[in-house]
Amino acid sequence: MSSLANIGVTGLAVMGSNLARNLARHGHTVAVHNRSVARTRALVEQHGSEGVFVPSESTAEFVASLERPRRIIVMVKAGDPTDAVIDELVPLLEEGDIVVDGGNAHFADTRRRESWLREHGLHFVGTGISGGEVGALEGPSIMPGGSRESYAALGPILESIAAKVDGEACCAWMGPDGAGHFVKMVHNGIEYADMQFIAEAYDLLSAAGLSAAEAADVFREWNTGELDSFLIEITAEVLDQVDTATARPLVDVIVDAAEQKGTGRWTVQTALELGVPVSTIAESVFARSGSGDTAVRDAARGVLVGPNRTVSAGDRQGLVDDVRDALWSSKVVAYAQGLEQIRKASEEYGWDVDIATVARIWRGGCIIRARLLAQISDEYAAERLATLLVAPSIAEGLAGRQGAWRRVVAQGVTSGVPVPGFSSALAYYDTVRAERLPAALVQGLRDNFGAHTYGRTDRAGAFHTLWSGDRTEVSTS
Ligand SMILES: NC(=O)C1=CN([C@@H]2O[C@H](COP(=O)(O)OP(=O)(O)OC[C@H]3O[C@@H](n4cnc5c(N)ncnc54)[C@H](OP(=O)(O)O)[C@@H]3O)[C@@H](O)[C@H]2O)C=CC1
Ligand SMILES: O=C(CO)[C@H](O)[C@H](O)COP(=O)(O)O
Repeated sequence: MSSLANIGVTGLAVMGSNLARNLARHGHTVAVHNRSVARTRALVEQHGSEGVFVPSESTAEFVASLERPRRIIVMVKAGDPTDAVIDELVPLLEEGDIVVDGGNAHFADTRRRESWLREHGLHFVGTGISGGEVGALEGPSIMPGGSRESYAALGPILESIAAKVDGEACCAWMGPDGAGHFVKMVHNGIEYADMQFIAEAYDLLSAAGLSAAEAADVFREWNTGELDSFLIEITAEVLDQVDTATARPLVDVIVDAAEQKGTGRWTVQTALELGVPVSTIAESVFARSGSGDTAVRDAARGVLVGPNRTVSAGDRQGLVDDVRDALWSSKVVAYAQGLEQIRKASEEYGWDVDIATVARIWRGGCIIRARLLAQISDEYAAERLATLLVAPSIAEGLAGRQGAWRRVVAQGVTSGVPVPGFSSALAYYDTVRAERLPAALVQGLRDNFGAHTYGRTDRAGAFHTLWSGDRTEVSTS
């Protein structure tokens, strides 16, 4: 072997091979390996000229081709395949070596693996990588966790291949053990919410009579302003696409059942455990599940009556502007909820994740990259926010748009166009700004049927009313 590689990638499907090429294009000598050797050979045959690759056909050969401390990126299917690869690697590694899991792993698995590798004197770096196939090749957003020490050896390499915004790499150390994968999971949860809002916006425009091509023009226009983002950009692309077989817009031919691989569901499950209301993300996950529930949809279609989905387009530009404002406002709520979930998890697990940094590394490379993220990052950097919604520029933005937001939700309700994302975002906004919530009645009911006690507004302690007795109140604390 002529030279040792300074980094290795095992798992050369779409993400792994593109990451390996990105590394090679940035001057790194990249050891490459895949369970089935055909992928390794194909990578070197097709892209060997892009840099220096050191191919291996066995795991032992792959490990031996790396300089120490070894840095190995595992890019295989999440779950059991990741464990299988780690089990094979560990006996071949030496103290101080670094194993990076770049797949979409559950953060609890990452915590387990990190702890196990630490016992062997190895570093395990659970790393969120977002940007899909193109991002992996041209510059993804990278969210590594693991030990601070491992980041010193690995960070410069990852930063060299990450997306750059204003000269800054969209890669930063997120915190110990599972922090990186947690941040990536929530990134995906926000991705779900963002896509649900976009779908609702399109649905309303469509119900107002806009063709797919006209809606594409609207999204293209929105992408020149405050909604500027990757997902808005590709929405215009998808809406513009015409199906060659039928000459109809492709969007009208695609089956209306949204699938999911699980990271959105994990976000919601984890939020339930942490007690963080990520209602917009939950509605987005449920909207996907509901869209695929054909038994229920088939049974209800034509049986359940309601308005016929006609949105008045009398003032078409007014409607378009209102929907744009509802989209911006709802998007802000999804970010507020997701970032709050990261903050809570960071407290729970002692990660000390810096929220401004999270928003900063999401500005480029990842699926949710958006102009708004620079503003969010600046607001979190300026002060410790209880919620993004109270950041001065955000609160002002919401104040100016809430009239439009309410009109859009009302329009959806009265015309029978489902808007679970927009309406749950607005309900959250109204909940957090409320002077008083009907939660007081919930507490009264809980005390009535289960003696669960309640607090009082005028004095400290826990109290119970003797509902089955003389209805006097007793202090229970
Ligand atoms: N696709 C995307 O846009 C994104 C994917 N990710 C994550 O990145 C990771 C890789 O994704 P992707 O490139 O799409 O590939 P896949 O998730 O389709 O995984 C395929 C790769 O996993 C390997 N593999 C599967 N089972 C095993 C096993 N038991 N032992 C060893 N290797 C195994 C395959 O090897 P073989 O060729 O031998 O079958 C192949 O290299 C996943 O965790 C995914 O969640 C993250 C961000 C975006
Ligand atoms: O990780 C990603 C981007 O960052 C993937 O795009 C994401 O896994 C897609 O998820 P789903 O299939 O559930 O929509």
